[in-house]
Amino acid sequence: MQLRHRLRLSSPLVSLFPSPISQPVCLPPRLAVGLGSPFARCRRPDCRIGYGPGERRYSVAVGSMESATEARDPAASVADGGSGAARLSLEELNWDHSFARELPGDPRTDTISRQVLHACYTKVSPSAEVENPELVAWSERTAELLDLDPKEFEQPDFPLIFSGALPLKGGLPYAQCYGGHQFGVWAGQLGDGRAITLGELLNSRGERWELQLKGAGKTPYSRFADGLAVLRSSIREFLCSEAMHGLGIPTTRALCLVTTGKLVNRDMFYDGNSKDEPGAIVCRVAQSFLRFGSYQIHASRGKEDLEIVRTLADYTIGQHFPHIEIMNKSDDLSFKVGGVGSSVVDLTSNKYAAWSVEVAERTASLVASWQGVGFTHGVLNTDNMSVLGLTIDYGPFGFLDAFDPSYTPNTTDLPGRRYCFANQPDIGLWNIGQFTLTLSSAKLISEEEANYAMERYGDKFMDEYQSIMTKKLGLSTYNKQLISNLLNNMAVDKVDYTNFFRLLSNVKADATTPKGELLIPLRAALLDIGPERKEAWTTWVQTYIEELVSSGIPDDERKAAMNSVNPKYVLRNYLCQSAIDAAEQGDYGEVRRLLKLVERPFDEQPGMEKYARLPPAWAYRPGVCMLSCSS
Ligand SMILES: Nc1ncnc2c1ncn2[C@@H]1O[C@H](COP(=O)(O)OP(=O)(O)OP(=O)(O)O)[C@@H](O)[C@H]1O
Repeated sequence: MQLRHRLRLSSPLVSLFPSPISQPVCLPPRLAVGLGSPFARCRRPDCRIGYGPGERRYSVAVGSMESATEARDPAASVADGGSGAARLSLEELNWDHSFARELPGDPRTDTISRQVLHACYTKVSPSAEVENPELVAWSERTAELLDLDPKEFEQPDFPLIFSGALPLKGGLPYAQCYGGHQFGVWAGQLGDGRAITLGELLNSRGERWELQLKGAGKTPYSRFADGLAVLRSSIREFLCSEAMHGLGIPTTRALCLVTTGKLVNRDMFYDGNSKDEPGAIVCRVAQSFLRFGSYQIHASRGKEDLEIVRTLADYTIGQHFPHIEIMNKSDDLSFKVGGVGSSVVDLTSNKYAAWSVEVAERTASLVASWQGVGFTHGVLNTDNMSVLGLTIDYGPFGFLDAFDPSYTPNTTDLPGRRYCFANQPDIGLWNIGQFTLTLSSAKLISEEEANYAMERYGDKFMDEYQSIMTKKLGLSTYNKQLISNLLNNMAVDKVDYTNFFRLLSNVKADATTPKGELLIPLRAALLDIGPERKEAWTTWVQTYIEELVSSGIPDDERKAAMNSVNPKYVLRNYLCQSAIDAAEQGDYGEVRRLLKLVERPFDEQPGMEKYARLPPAWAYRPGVCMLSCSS
């Protein structure tokens, strides 16, 4: 498959620093502005995307899109703790297996690795070997999404059920078929090679949630691998799912983590030094685990399966984007949206076009929120792009410690740094390009509509990114130069991303502050800067204070607002590693403590300050801050 509509440019952060990306990624020019100059239009002569003055921009169909936003993360609508939700036992859960009911399934149910054609899933049951499984950690917040009584975690059978050794009553296990582009190259069929969905349920608020075991044994999609997961990677996935939710970022969730009691062989650095590690299984929860690759695989199989792309798109819109169906049926012309240049894309005439725009926008918002907290996913292949705009697949991810736009936590990504922090906005668009190409090859959207969705990605990303960075600085208007200069300074001096922004709220809007005292509030983050760099920082703080003064926001009000967007605690890789080291010795206390910590990342949490410290020297050993995909 080839991306037909290629645009061109470099991303916001990349434009500030030498670009590490090896393949040119064609993007709407607007993305180039992240921190840089305003732009006119894509430089490719035949590209019609532009954002210059006077050009029509997408005027959001407010009613529909607003409801879309609300619908995107129902988890956020559930008051954590004490929402009055129902409390059901495992036996009482309200199952409704729409995916298996409405979509074509594989007639075979064996787990022999094979190409599964003309089907979206294969019915298979968990089969990982299990011996005295133990419950390592659990999330009461996630249980609440399901209406599951937290007392159920204490049930003696709970680890057996969530390691797959006992069936979950009412469940309907299956593995999903999907494909994907890996590192920019079409990889063909991938599919749930070690994830097995237990079923879908409806909670008392009418929300649909899918439960899935990751590491539960082989499926037809396992290819040459074992279908298993190790404790190390499962702790990372469990904790980061909940940490991202704590940060307010859309994500798949985690219900629980159990050991299998069996060892799993892994070569962590692909260097021939394999070792046995404890096996484990995470129970993940999401409204859906559909990925861009879920549609790509069927489009890639030619005529016969193109109809499945449509069936799957209909299913997705019906179950997960119902507001689009409503919008489509509406006569209200305010739902119409303007396109670019002379063309107008009418999203009411084609529900698939409206859907592709929403997927593009959700993806753009998601990537912007990652940039805001310094999260680097590490493997942004199209099989790891959720169609709901959720963060999915916590493999070799990393939060920035020292600010470095070219940071990639994934050793496999090192030569090209395709998935480094600064490239994420570009890669998000590249992936949207593949997604829209899939829909256009199935004749669900036109090329013009595909281009339009990509354009919307660019606009939405910039709007969200500018808004996030403005809030991080506690300002009311976006100041491109101020942010650009700050990130440049941070990159030069390798300043800790999280701690710097947290400290920034201590700067006072006082233009009379003596020059020699300007850096005092930021001292803890700027300890390592040399005397020759003081001037650059002092100049930046002076300009920042001028902006604060002109914003007119009182210091205490601004500090509170900034502390609600700049986390005190993020799940740094070395913190994960400490929890992993202890857990591998049978002590699960640190995993549980970290869960509590990352559930409230914006709170000071007295007594927990050590978790905000910079990585110690040992964190730079291989396998802690830099990881491979081996898990
Ligand atoms: N140990 C394994 N056994 C079988 N299949 C695997 C294994 N590890 C990865 N895969 C499969 O390889 C593909 C790419 O792997 P990737 O690391 O992106 O996924 P993952 O972490 O297993 O799953 P997910 O994307 O569901 O979180 C997927 O199809 C995945 O199911």
